[in-house]
This record gives sequence, structure tokens and C-alpha cells, in this order.
Amino acid sequence: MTVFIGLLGCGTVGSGVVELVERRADKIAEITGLRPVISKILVRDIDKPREGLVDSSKLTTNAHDILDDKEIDLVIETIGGIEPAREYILSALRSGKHVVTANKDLIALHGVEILETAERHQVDVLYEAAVGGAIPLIRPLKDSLASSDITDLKGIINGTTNYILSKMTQSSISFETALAEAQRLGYAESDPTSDVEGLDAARKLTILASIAFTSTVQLSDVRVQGIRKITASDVRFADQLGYVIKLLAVGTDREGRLSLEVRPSLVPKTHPLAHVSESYNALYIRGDASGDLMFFGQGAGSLPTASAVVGDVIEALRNLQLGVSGHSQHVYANHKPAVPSRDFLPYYMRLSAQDEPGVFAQIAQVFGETEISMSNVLQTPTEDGHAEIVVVSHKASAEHIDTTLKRLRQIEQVIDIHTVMPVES
Ligand SMILES: NC(=O)C1=CN([C@@H]2O[C@H](COP(=O)(O)OP(=O)(O)OC[C@H]3O[C@@H](n4cnc5c(N)ncnc54)[C@H](OP(=O)(O)O)[C@@H]3O)[C@@H](O)[C@H]2O)C=CC1
Ligand SMILES: N[C@@H](CC=O)C(=O)O
Ligand code: NA
Repeated sequence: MTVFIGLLGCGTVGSGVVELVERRADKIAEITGLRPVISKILVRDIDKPREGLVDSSKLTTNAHDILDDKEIDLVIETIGGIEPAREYILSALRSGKHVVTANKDLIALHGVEILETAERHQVDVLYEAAVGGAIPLIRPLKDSLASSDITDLKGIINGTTNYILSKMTQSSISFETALAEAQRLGYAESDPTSDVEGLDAARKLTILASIAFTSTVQLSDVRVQGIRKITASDVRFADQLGYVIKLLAVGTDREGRLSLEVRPSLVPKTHPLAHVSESYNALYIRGDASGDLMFFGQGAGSLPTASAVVGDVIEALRNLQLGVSGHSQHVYANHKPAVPSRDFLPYYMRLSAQDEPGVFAQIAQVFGETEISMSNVLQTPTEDGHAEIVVVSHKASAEHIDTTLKRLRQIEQVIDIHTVMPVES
């Protein structure tokens, strides 16, 4: 039997989905007993040249051609953003169509509304592609690992920033050139600000943390810092000190209190996360029974993301065939409070100061008075007669570091504190 599919959006991910559904149709029919056929494809610009297997006779610019088509049982959404994707998905669910989406913005912000609508209409809504591209994360957390209390999530969940930081480290190319390349390769969001500012990773962490910590996590629970302020100097200093810089997403559940953060961090070159390069993502998960696990794979790009989308299509078809649709989603009733992290970590600080006798002594005095010991110090003169100073502290709380930074800013000869990042051990 054939199941007709409507595809909303046919860009980087959507065109990969067209290719993969075509390529895997026989196998999917063999696995599920149902043959998927993409019968209509919604795009914004019908005249745009399209490569690959996209059949132009299936294209439409009218969403109703798909949403009102009674023959279509499943809708795949790869438009991105909030509207009109939200309205199209809700409309599809209300008409009894199953939905597969790669849209983390939407699931992070309107997940509860979408999951509850799907539940009411007894249809599936699946979103494995929304986090970590090809890496199975949502399903393992929802099913295989539900036997454990998950206490820690830590990883690299944005391909664009990881690509930029890897290129700045390995090839010394500029931030702007690396970002342009990530856009050309289809890793970046249509507005790459959300990648660079850490918002894309924060949305993904919201989704992961909701499932891992069985709580309705909100995007506002996540403290977010992106990589915009990281310069070639930071990359160079980190390298000299034996680290690489990575944008990490970190979530912990400590007796029902959640700490959720996305922030650039120094990772020792010997740490497994240091070797996760370019568009690859990786996530550590710690559970009380499972112990530590690490998931690794391609977190962005056309076919890797399409592989997760088509994996969800297979699950939806299987559920349809077994008559068990509408039971895949979970909405968590409780909301665990979000609190600042209490973890003690070493910190990296880069500041510039007047290159004068006695300035370094004043800086060292502040560290002494605020009782934070320094484990490493680098100082280099700059061309404009200033000094660039890097201090790596011993372990301290974020609050304690803030007090030290305030005191450092009061030193007249301290011009600016450019970068402050925790250091992973
Ligand atoms: N790129 C990646 O690596 C990954 C992306 N995602 C998510 O997948 C989704 C799609 O991303 P991506 O494929 O990169 O995005 P693209 O910008 O490449 O593609 C978007 C597609 O949607 C169509 N579209 C946009 N707005 C409208 C509209 N208002 N009405 C109809 N069609 C519209 C575009 O039409 P047209 O072709 O005519 O311009 C295009 O075909 C996003 O939610 C993204 O976050 C998730 C994981 C990885
Ligand atoms: N822009 C995202 C795409 C995948 O989710 C990223 O860079 O990771
Ligand atoms: Na995934």
C-alpha cells in the first residue's frame, strides 16, 4: 500500500529528504509494509532552479494543496522558523495527518501545543532531526534510557559554530570566512545569528533537557552565550595552554533543580570533545543506571539531517501499520526550577591593560584578595603599547569569578576584560 506524503519546504534538508525517500522506498516498503511517495512539495519560489531528484511537477506555492489533500496521510515540515510552519503543522495534525519535522525553533517554543494537539488527534509528531542531525538522541532518551535517572547532558550540538571554531583553530581562517563556508555547506540557519549567538544550541538543549529530565523546560531557563566574542587571540592562547575552544551545551539535574547553559568553553586537547570537529556533534549523557554514554555523528547538512527525518517517517509508517499512532509523544506535567550552576570550574580570562610597571601586581592582588588562585598566566605586549593578559584560575564558582571580574574592572589600568570562559577538566 502507498502512503502519500506532503513535503513543506525543499531547501537543504527537504531536498535531502526527497533524495532519500526515493532511494529507500523499496527498503521502507519491505520494513513497514507501506510505500512512501512524496506527492506534493511546498516551496516559496516555484521558479528557483533546483538540483537533484526534485520533480518540478510536484511543486506548489499553496500550502492548502497539501494540507487539504485527503490522500496525504503524512506531512514533513522542513520550512523552519515559527510561522507559517506552526500553523501548517497544527492544521495538518487537526486533519489527522502525521507530522515529521526538523524544526527545533518550533519544538523548543511551541512543543507543548504541538504535542498536545497530536495527542488529541491521535496522530504522531516526530522530531529526531531537530537535535544533533543524524545522531539518534530524542528516541534513545525517550525510550532506551528512560530506565535511568539522567543527571547530566554535555556536548556540542551546533554544527555551524563547531565548524567555525574548528576552522579558526586548524586553518587560522577568520570567523567571517568560516561562517560563509558553513552557510555555503548548508549547516547554518537562514539567519545564522541564532547559530553564532548560541540560540540554536539553546533551543536544542531545551528539547533534550525536557525529555532527559522529564520536565517542561522553557527556552528562558537556559543561560546563553554565543561565540561572537571569541577572537583569533583566544584561539591562539587556548592552543598555547593546551586547549581548544568549543561551544558547549550543559544541562544538569541536581535533585530536581536544573542548570542549563550554552557557553564557549576551553576543552583540554586530550578530552574526547576536543576531537569533535567541523559539523560533527557529540553528546555525553550520564544516567544513574546507564552510566556514561557518548553519542557522536554529523549534526548538520542535507543527507545527515534527512536520514533522521526519514527515520521518523519509518517510525510513523510502522505505527500506522500497527494501529498505534499517536502514542509517541510525551508532554511532561512538572516544571523543575532552573537555577544557576553551582559547579566549581577553572576559568579562563583574557584582558587588556596598560603595559606599565606594577599593573600585573595589582591584578594578582585582586586574585589574592578574592581568594581565587591562578594556575596559569600568559602576558604578551600588543602593537598599540598595551599588554594582553590571560589568566587561568583554579576551580571557583561562577559567582566568585563575577566578584573578581568586578574588582579587576576597578583597576584604572585595566582597559577591558574581553573573554571569560570556563575550562573543562
Ligand atoms: N540545514 C541543516 O543542517 C539542518 C536544518 N534543520 C532544520 O531544518 C529546517 C529546514 O532547514 P534548511 O533546509 O536548512 O532551510 P532552507 O532555507 O535551506 O530551506 C527552507 C525551505 O522552505 C521553503 N520555505 C521557506 N519559507 C517558506 C514559506 N513561507 N512558504 C513555503 N515555503 C517556504 C523554502 O522555499 P524555496 O526553496 O522556494 O526558497 C525552502 O525550500 C529548519 O527548521 C532547520 O532549523 C535541522 C537540522 C539540520
Ligand atoms: N544550524 C544548525 C543546523 C542543524 O541543526 C547547526 O549548525 O547545527
Ligand atoms: Na537527531
